[in-house]
Amino acid sequence: MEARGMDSNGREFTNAEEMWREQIGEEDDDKKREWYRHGVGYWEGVEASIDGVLGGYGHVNGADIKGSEGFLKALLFDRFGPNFATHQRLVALGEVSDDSCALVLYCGSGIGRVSKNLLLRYFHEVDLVEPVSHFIEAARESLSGDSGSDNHKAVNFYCQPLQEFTPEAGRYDVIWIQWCIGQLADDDFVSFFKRAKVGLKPNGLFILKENIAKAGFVLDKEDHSITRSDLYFKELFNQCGLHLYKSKDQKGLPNELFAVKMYALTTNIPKRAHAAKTRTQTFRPAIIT
Ligand SMILES: C[S@@+](CC[C@H](N)C(=O)[O-])C[C@H]1O[C@@H](n2cnc3c(N)ncnc32)[C@H](O)[C@@H]1O
Repeated sequence: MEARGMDSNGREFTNAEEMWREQIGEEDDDKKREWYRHGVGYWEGVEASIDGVLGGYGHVNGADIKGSEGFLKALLFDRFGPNFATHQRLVALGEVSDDSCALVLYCGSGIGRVSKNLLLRYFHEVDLVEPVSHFIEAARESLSGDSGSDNHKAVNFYCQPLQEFTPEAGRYDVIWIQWCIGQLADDDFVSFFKRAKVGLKPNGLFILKENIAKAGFVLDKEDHSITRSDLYFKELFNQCGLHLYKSKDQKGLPNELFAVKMYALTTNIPKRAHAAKTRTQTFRPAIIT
């Protein structure tokens, strides 16, 4: 990635390669382990609450879920047809076979906020993957035995970081990744998506929802994460062999936060691609990381 970037102290980098060389070295496993140790270490010190996982901005939960629901509903309709919702309901009632039961994997799930408020209303089963044990335990406690609607349920709770996780082959309709991919270095970002592709069913897709830097990148020295620009993401999607099916800007977040974008990505060239809407965004330092 050629564009310049900066860190949260205002220090500038000529390009991402310079920043990554400093942060994780080159082929230096110890240095990379340190990067991830600091990242997970930061979240281990955070309270297992909505306010905690949203960096003190718990009040954006409603707007976030509303934005995600609009994006998800349109995608499910597009990808799985207009009868998707009815079919899911009939499966839940036991009126049709559940061999096409809808499954989602929620990555970097924290306390399971998005599963509880959104995913369990659209999918029969949700699996969660999250490296911080007190977050995944809080998710297990709040989701176990809790049916979002009908008999929808959270099934597997994996306590693992994404750079080490490989999903079960062909299991998921959707792999949802939100506000956590910035913890991964570029090479692990690419290898995670390449491995995770095998976890999707034939018509499945990734949904990625992340903070967006106005240009280049911003390195957060506190939680060891990086906020990438839209262009940076698109370069990485290309390296992953993923295709942009649709994207949308999140609306209704406070002005002092980074802009947030949702991307739907497919493993095959989409039949109907939607151009991403662009808008001018004012850069503000990270709050949600
Ligand atoms: C800003 S919180 C977002 C949590 C959740 N996605 C949400 O939106 O409520 C960032 C999450 O990323 C997780 N995380 C940190 N390092 C990670 C890694 N290497 N792989 C996966 N998740 C990671 C943190 O533990 C934390 O739960």
